[in-house]
Amino acid sequence: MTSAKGKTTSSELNPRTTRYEFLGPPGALAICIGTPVVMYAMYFGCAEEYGGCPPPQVDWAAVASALTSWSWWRGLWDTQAASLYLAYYAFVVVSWYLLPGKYVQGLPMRNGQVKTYKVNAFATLLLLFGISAGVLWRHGPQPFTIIYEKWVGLLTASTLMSFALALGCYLASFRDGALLALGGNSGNFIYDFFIGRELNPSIGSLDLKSFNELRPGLMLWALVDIAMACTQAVRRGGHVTDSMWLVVLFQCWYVADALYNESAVFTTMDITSDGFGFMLALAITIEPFLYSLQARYLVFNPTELGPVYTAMILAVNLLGYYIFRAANGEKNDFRNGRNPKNLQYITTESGRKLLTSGWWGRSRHPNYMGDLLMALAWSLPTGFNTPLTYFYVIYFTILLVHRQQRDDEACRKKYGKDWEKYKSIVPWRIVPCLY
Ligand SMILES: NC(=O)C1=CN([C@@H]2O[C@H](COP(=O)(O)OP(=O)(O)OC[C@H]3O[C@@H](n4cnc5c(N)ncnc54)[C@H](OP(=O)(O)O)[C@@H]3O)[C@@H](O)[C@H]2O)C=CC1
Ligand SMILES: CC(C)=CCC[C@@H](C)[C@H]1CC=C2C3=C(CC[C@@]21C)[C@@]1(C)CC[C@H](O)C(C)(C)[C@@H]1CC3
Repeated sequence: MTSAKGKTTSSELNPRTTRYEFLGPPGALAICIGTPVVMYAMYFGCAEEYGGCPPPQVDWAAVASALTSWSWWRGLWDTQAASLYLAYYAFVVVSWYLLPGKYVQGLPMRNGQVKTYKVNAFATLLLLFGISAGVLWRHGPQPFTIIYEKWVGLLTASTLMSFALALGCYLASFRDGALLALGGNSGNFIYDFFIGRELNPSIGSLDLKSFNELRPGLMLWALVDIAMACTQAVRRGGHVTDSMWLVVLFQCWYVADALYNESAVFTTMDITSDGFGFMLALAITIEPFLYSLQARYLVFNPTELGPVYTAMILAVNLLGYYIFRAANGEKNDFRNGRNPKNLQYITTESGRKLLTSGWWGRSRHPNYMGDLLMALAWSLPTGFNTPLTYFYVIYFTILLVHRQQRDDEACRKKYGKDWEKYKSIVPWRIVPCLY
């Protein structure tokens, strides 16, 4: 319940009424610790310096010895890598500030205010690509190999940045006037730190949540992919395998599409309802250092696919992208008052409409289906020598199924019995006839 002045009432933020997600504080703690552990494990368990992907045999005594020695933990830190990472992050912030861009408004918040966002992420990506092309033209692929060589140091720097962002925003959320996220102030530090206590933490006009969800992580993902291709080229006399070309082009395309459609993010649940906590702050680390696993694997496992397999994998990615873009575009158009295909819909008591034909008549998240097909297309070029390069597909399936369940609950609260009516018309959650 919100008072007439749009202020959040104490009953609305009553910690005792917070409905836990992610299994509450124990789940939040497990993810806070587990995600960085998985990120490092996906490196040490899939790296040529450590025996391959995965190593044919693991000396567990040596692993135990390393984990109990301070020098090993100290070795995760690399000052040069951290400096490189901070310089990159500063580039993304300065580009946001200096590059021109249009200003778009987000959805009204529960206090009645509307945030304005500067949209120039795609311009920043083009600048990054331009700088990379210039370096490649002048110095060749060699300079980019530092990202492959300094992987652990860069991962550590990014993980610490995620932690610093989340802790800084958590502490700042106790100031007067901070608009809190309804689900992120249970009173339990671990849970609120993970989920995010403040809805839209900002520094001046820089919205930290949308900035960090979209920019430093996705752009570094593209840069890491390019660096992996360059590292493979340096090792193979300038030749890049068709499998590497596929992975790098697919993923750079995905990043470019996301940043080109930056405005569409401002209506996602992350922006409209989730607080900015460690979960979303991890985006700046998960996107570049987990999503680029296939490209890193292909550096030391250069796989030649040949034209037939290349065409088949290309077809899978194109189909996935078509579904992803068509479904997201259909809903974004509809939410912006356009219905060029005269799609059918139901009008809910709240006045908002829900599509019941087209892609959103086939399932409740057809866009997820497209995204998952693309995730598969990114793994197929690595062949079938190891399940580790399919980790993203598995992780992403779990993430999207959980996200679908969270979104279903949010829509049930938003639309009540109209959502039940919609679910009777559209029974499939993601993949028609499957789930
Ligand atoms: N690569 C990655 O790591 C990730 C990628 N993604 C991708 O992000 C994209 C966005 O996903 P997500 O943010 O989960 O949200 P969705 O794009 O799935 O949209 C869900 C929202 O759309 C609205 N909606 C639901 N059904 C209908 C309907 N029938 N007609 C009109 N509006 C409807 C509801 O909001 P309302 O009614 O309030 O408008 C609902 O909350 C997806 O393509 C997903 O694949 C997401 C997470 C991670
Ligand atoms: C449990 C845990 C550690 C969760 C972290 C999840 C995040 C990595 C993702 C949550 C929602 C995301 C989105 C994208 C990337 C991953 C995260 C941050 C996204 C920016 C990818 C590109 C898409 O086109 C998108 C813009 C629609 C998408 C928005 C959601």
